[in-house]
Amino acid sequence: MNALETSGLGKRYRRRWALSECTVELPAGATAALVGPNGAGKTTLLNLVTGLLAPTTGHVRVFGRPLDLTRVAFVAQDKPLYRRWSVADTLHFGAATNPRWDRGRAESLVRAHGIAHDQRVDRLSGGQRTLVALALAVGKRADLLVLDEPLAELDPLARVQVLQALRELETTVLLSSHVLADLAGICDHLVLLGGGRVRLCGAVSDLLDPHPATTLEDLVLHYLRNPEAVR
Ligand SMILES: Nc1ncnc2c1ncn2[C@@H]1O[C@H](COP(=O)(O)OP(=O)(O)OP(=O)(O)O)[C@@H](O)[C@H]1O
Repeated sequence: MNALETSGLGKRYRRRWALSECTVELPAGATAALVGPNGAGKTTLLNLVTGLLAPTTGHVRVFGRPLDLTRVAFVAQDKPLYRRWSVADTLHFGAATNPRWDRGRAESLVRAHGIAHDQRVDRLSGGQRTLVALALAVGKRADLLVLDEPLAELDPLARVQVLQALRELETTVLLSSHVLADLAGICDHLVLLGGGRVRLCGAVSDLLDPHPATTLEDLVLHYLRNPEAVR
């Protein structure tokens, strides 16, 4: 069973395609890295698969059905949270709006990083806001977790801890990042975008098999240096 399938997915802004002919399959249980140069279409794809954007062409299916947001959790790049709420209010909101809420998991992520429950969201640092947004997402116990550059503002230890927490989730994860070293330790699938199109998609082991590169990092760097090489 595929957790996520897109077929012919595309988004056009005026006359310019941000993403086109995007066909991706992600098996249930996969942890997939979404990578590509700046402007490649990663955020556009994540916004399309989570329903934040309406596609110009194509379809999204989650676990074989049209998008059902109860099965998907999304941490968007700008980590939207109610800024005047406290951390406790935010977690309470998560509990009240998600029937499968995992309070222990959400609170332990916040606690592990020393974030006070009575702290207002607009007084948190960027990295702390990211951690609260991640706590909301993992607390939802969604079947598909979609994360847009979740590690960008985290300190080195927080990065390791968040990656470890993701590894323990046993859910399907699609995660965009520019930090290949972080992705290499956790991702078994790769979606590589370039110029608004899918350049590579599949299990890392299958993609590496016919390729001179031996690691996910090498494979991605090879593409970034030679974008014509993996059409
Ligand atoms: N609202 C918009 N209106 C017009 N063009 C847009 C809009 N949003 C994105 N684009 C364009 O779509 C393309 C893909 O953008 P997107 O944000 O998906 O890239 P990205 O791969 O996430 O980039 P980055 O790694 O820099 O975050 C870019 O050329 C961008 O300029």
